[in-house]
Amino acid sequence: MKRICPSKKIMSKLGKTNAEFGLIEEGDKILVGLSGGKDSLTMIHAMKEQQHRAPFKFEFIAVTVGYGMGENFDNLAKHCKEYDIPYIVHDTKIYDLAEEKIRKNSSFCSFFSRMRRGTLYGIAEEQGCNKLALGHHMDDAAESFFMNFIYNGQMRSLAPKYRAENGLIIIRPLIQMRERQLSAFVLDNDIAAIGDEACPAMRFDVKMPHARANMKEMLSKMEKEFPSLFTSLNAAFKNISVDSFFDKEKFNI
Ligand SMILES: Nc1ncnc2c1ncn2[C@@H]1O[C@H](COP(=O)(O)OP(=O)(O)OP(=O)(O)O)[C@@H](O)[C@H]1O
Repeated sequence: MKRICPSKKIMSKLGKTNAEFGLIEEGDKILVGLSGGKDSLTMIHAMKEQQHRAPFKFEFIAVTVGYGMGENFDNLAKHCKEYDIPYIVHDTKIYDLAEEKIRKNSSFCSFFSRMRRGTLYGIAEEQGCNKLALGHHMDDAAESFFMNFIYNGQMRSLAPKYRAENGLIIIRPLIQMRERQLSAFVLDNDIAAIGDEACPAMRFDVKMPHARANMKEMLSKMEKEFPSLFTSLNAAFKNISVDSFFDKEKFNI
């Protein structure tokens, strides 16, 4: 059976994040969201390698949620077969539903993301999985943090692990990795990752959201000026002084 081992850096970040936040544990059955992009592709290979190395046993199944717009996931299925990774495709009618919703002027990306999330929760239950792994990384966490901060007046990011309302545990094994490490993995191993062309927004005449792109650009400028920006952000996300903010509740002392 073919096997690709991600870099030492990726495997060591995965192991550390796992130990720090208790992401993957003995006996887990994990549903892994595989969009076919570079992040989730790296995630399945890193998890496969971890399965070989870790002293604890766990299972995982990769799943791609189709939007019902005639996508073809044969290449992904072939890839998973080659590397002995259990894989399912779950098609939906999200695209048709979106056509109605978009006329009502709802936010395009958040609609797809919400529907996809609900679908993934359902599949996890169907497959008897206790966890769902998503391929978000440190750049996603930083962009989300600044997006919430600047556009929504909120201090929030992407947690490495949390329990959804239905009890399912969501984990983000790549959350402390940089996006460029994941891009390098697919490039170095000649893996054909799906890019933005898979984004359903491309099929609709909707303006692409600029908020995330703006944050990406801002962070890239900041990182040029402060090269340790992401290391500091990672540390800051673990070192929060809740008491130093303007929480009215705190004044009821
Ligand atoms: N169609 C899908 N089917 C299953 N899981 C998905 C799908 N789209 C996204 N996900 C999961 O949600 C995570 C975050 O999604 P997001 O859209 O931010 O990532 P992406 O840029 O599409 O792809 P990737 O993270 O694989 O590069 C993905 O890493 C993946 O784990």
